[in-house]
Amino acid sequence: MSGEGQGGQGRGRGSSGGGARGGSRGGSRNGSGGGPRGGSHGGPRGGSGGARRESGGEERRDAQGRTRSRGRSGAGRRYSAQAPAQRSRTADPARRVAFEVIRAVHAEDAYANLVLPGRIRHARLDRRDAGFATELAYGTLRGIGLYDAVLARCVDRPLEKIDPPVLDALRLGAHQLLAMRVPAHAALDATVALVRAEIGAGPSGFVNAVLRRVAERPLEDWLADVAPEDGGDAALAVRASHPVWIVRALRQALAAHRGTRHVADRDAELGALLEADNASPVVNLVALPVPGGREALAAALEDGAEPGPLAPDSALHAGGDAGRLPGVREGVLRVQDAGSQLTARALVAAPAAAAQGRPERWLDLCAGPGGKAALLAALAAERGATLVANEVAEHRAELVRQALGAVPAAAWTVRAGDGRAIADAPEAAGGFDRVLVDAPCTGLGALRRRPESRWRRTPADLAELTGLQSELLDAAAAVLAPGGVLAYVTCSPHVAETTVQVQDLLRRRPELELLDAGAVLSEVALGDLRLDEGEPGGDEAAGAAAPDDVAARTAQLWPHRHGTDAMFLALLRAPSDTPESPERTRG
Ligand SMILES: C[S@@+](CC[C@H](N)C(=O)[O-])C[C@H]1O[C@@H](n2cnc3c(N)ncnc32)[C@H](O)[C@@H]1O
Repeated sequence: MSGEGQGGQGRGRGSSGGGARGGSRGGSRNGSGGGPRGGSHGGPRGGSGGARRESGGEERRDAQGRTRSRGRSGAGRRYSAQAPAQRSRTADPARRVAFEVIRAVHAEDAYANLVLPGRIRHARLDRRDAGFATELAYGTLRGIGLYDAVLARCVDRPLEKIDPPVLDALRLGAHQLLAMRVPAHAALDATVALVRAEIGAGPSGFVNAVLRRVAERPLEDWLADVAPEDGGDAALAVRASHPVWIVRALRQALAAHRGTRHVADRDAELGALLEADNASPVVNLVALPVPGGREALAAALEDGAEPGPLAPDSALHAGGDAGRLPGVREGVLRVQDAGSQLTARALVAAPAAAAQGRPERWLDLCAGPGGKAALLAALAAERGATLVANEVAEHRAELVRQALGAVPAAAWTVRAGDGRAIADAPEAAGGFDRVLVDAPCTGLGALRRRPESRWRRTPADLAELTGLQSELLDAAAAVLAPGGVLAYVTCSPHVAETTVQVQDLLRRRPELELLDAGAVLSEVALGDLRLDEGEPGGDEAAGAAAPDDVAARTAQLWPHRHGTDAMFLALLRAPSDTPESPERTRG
């Protein structure tokens, strides 16, 4: 980013009437207008007053941006007495990285999770600052709905009229003030310094004044103002910083899916889900069942990772960049959500008709970038089966090839092609015994992982995606060998992409048998998934559900219940050629 070029722009706008509402601007000049926040206001979240910068000392913080409290508990916060012009002109590297990522997301349509690692490397951030930059960038992007509602109360013009880099700096400041335990003076000083260094001196006074207004009230006060408890879904959407259409879709999904549809307190359940979307996910690792996989997992566990509670041969890694682990570099240990691991394993464990006298043939129809394909290929190699991994985009097919690099090459083939035409592919001759359709979807189940995606998705995406999903399902069903099993997986719990898709498929292909996906998932999981919690009668009722009760025979994982992405799984079996001898085997 060119500080100079943007500085000119920022100066012009900043000096031309960027007023903070409520006349606190004058006060902000000498640092006394906002006044110290009393201890009774507590911290922005969690009420930790008292952390303050020791004079002349460095601000000390952990990876979450929390500053060590060295003052008396409950003591008030102090603002810097310096006017903005006298404060630091140097942006601190972690905040600069976070700002660059947010700008790239908004100005270049970039994905935060793809941009961030490169920026961290480029800025040579150490592990603690990398964690701080990640929390700043992700937290700000997730929280934009709430922060914009607060900022709109503090600015005397519509937010759209604010220069976009200045607005992003305000959001970054608001996140530190309202959701992180960064002391107010540090958040203000550092954000103003960032603006001076990255945008220009002009808007720094405006940013200082607006952030002082934000800092005047604790989060709870702002929430009561911009998102009152009795404000319905619209207020809940602001409170939890989600678009309202997504709040409604998630409410509907919780009410539709097995395990959550009978919960007594639906509001609490939805609140827990929205909260989980705003939390950073723990990194899950899986050891591929290939030479060196288990050893790499053992080394990661020795290095501080925790055994994964849900998926076999998995671990939870909280030690920073997992890419640095030797096993991950070698490709035998992979970063993969536990829900993804379980759905891939469920396809392999599903009761299919035995392939007669030949090795099983498996297909991953939408394989890019290759997470599930890598696990499937390794499991195929272990079982003497083979996997065809198909992906429509050539560059993503290349990623699949890389992902499969650690698996014996005899076990897999990667092809680039439209999955809707898979029946015409030479590889499809004879059909497949196990087919995965991990469909392109809205990704509403992985919002915590892609912090900007909730603001990019629109209801219009649904129509396009659901059309594609049903075509891919038809194509997959058409290449199932007799007795073969199709796993339909989405990382979205939206009913239009999940249960409605399955209902429609069964209507089009009534010969398919809907297997009990929850039972198979529970069989491959290590812990109790509690998929029937809240169902009247629990397991018994679910087992006796009418065959057309799609919700009872499909499975939905949830971030707030399972700590996984909200993965949906349906398992459908093609009729066997010889119905009079329905011998089934476990894969
Ligand atoms: C949800 S992602 C799959 C994730 C993958 N299974 C994994 O675990 O890494 C969906 C993939 O489907 C691909 N896709 C989209 N349209 C497709 C089509 N018509 N045929 C095949 N693949 C398609 C997308 O490019 C994307 O890579």
